[in-house]
Amino acid sequence: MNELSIAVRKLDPNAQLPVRAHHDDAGADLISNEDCVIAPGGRALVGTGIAIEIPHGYAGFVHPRSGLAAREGLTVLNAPGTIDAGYRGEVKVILHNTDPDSSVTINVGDRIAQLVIQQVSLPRFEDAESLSSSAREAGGFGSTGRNRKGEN
Ligand SMILES: O=c1ccn([C@H]2C[C@H](O)[C@@H](COP(=O)(O)OP(=O)(O)OP(=O)(O)O)O2)c(=O)[nH]1
Ligand SMILES: [Mg+2]
Repeated sequence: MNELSIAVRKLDPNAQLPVRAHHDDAGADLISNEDCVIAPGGRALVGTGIAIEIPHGYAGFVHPRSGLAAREGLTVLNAPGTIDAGYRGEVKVILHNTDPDSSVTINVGDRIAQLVIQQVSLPRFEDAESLSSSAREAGGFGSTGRNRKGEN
């Protein structure tokens, strides 16, 4: 089941390892190692107090938590934040308070975001004169319309 293990180094003795609420959850909650207040519309770079060693061929993605988003308008500004395999610095979360009226208070120990570890391809990028044809070709940005029939 959980063959993959990831070394986590506490940069602060009070820091906490990511917490998976259920054994089969994709996301492991990241715990704030800082107190802060995020003003309406504001953002904050919040430390987790941990550094991690993600294996080659994997990456970590910092996603928002839906409860905080629904209840408080709190999201991850750069969602999903990317944690590269070679990164050994502190994992930080860029929180964004989208609420126009209320501040959000973060306390040490709060679960502020969730970390998803995924396998990633590490392709080389090759200069090419042409690309193969496809059904979509260059259509994008709403080219298929707004309703299910592809009209409008
Ligand atoms: O939400 C995030 C996003 C990134 N990082 C760390 C890990 C990641 O490996 C590193 C660089 O992230 P990214 O490549 O997104 O930032 P950049 O602005 O391109 O910085 P760099 O020039 O260092 O790559 O910062 C975090 O701790 N949290
Ligand atoms: Mg980068």
